[in-house]
Amino acid sequence: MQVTKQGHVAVLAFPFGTHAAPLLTLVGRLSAAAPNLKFSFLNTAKSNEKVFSKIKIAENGNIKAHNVYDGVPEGHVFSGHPLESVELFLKAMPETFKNGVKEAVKESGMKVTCLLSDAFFWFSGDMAAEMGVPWVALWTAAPCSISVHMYTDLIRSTLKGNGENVDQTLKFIPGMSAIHAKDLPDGVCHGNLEAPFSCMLDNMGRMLPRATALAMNSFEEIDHTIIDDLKSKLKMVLNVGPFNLASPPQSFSDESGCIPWLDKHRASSLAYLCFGSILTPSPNELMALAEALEAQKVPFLWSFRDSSKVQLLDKFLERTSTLGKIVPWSPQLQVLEHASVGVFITHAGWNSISESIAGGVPMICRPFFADQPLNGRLVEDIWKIGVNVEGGVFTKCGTMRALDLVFKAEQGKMMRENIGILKKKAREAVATDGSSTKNFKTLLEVVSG
Ligand SMILES: COc1cc(-c2[o+]c3cc(O)cc([O-])c3cc2O[C@@H]2O[C@H](CO)[C@H](O)[C@H](O)[C@H]2O)ccc1O
Ligand SMILES: O=c1ccn([C@@H]2O[C@H](COP(=O)(O)OP(=O)(O)O)[C@@H](O)[C@H]2O)c(=O)[nH]1
Repeated sequence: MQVTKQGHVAVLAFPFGTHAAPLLTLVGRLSAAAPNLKFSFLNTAKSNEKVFSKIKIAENGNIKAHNVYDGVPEGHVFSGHPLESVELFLKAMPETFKNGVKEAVKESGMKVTCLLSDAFFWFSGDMAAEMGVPWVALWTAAPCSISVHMYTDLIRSTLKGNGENVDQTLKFIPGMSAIHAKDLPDGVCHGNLEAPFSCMLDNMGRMLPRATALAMNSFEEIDHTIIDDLKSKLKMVLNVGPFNLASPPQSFSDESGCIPWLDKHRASSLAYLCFGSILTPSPNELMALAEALEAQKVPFLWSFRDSSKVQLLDKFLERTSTLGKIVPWSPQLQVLEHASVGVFITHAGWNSISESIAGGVPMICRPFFADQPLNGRLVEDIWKIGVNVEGGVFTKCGTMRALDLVFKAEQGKMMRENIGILKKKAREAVATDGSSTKNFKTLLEVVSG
């Protein structure tokens, strides 16, 4: 599937967490299918350095990284607040990207013919209209979570005054009868509704109907009710994932020897642990998690990103040196496809859930914030492919019970069957005549004009 049209696509990336990586993966797919298109990938220098080093894209030279201002004033002293860099970046938009687009046009000598942005960037609708080009938005999370932001006004008016009645369910929204108000991200009906991130999400829900297309890292068959409802509210909804299945298998680095270590273990015998690119559980939770693994004698591969905290586990690691392995980074896609992995202990970030489904691995979820609680509810109550830790935090007993449930109980067997069905549907979606493949062809036509 190739198109020959020429054009210049300006790509606007959200530089925190795992947003820019899936966007670059999608750009790589589009570039391979439309080699005459030029892509200007606008992102902060720090995030560009990270994603372009990790994601191998076809060297056709048509994808160029452009660094935009990160919003941090010269000489700024950080307070240590975890959201500070995010909010500085949000405050500097959209000027950062408007300037970036001007520079990309000047450098390439080509007018922009399409704007492709992270769906967070609600102002892209105005930018695209001013340039007279299509706006394609990419939502990097679950269909359910974008639907929540499309229905924010209805949720707020229906739960008015009851936003703190967190057990209220969203039965008034198609496909959300099992979702509780407490599962929603801060800023929808609880938390600081005026916070910069909350305002951005609210604006996003209002502006998305102006997008020519909403692309998603998901597949139609995962939630027909919600996806059909989104299609009734938006011009075009194109599920073109799971990205890790839709893109050609990539070579990967395994500097810590994860795969050879997994090769020494029996099928479905061990736990893989990882909490994404932003989060590390508290010291108390880390100890509780470690004690549960040791008590249950469950072999484990643990991707532990925060080197400043890993020494908390020193004594545990000495005692369990033959049981488990801790690494600073793992080839997660390949780990989750390995037969030895019987459960994924995760924070329920969307990319991780999508990859666990693609690998057919049941989950034990410990959501922290943002869309993670909602994703955890989908895993436990909608798709029944995993459980959330009791009480929402890791305790030794609660984690032991969750491990028993997945590895030994009838419920664990059911989870494996259910995730096997979803895995099959995901693979069918990216097959030659699958729904995601068809949607990608439509996306290619929109992007290439
Ligand atoms: C993807 O669906 C989401 C995501 C979020 C969200 O995402 C997010 C991603 C990052 O890489 C860094 C973040 O800080 C971040 C934050 C975030 O939500 C906001 O989190 C704040 C605390 O960090 C605060 O709770 C704020 O009220 C949240 O909106 C949110 C909603 C989604 O559907
Ligand atoms: O050791 C690691 C840790 C994370 N990841 C990747 O980092 C992403 C994490 O994304 P997710 O949405 O789960 O969490 P976030 O980083 O947004 O919190 C996923 O694609 C993982 O495959 C990885 O490849 N190796």
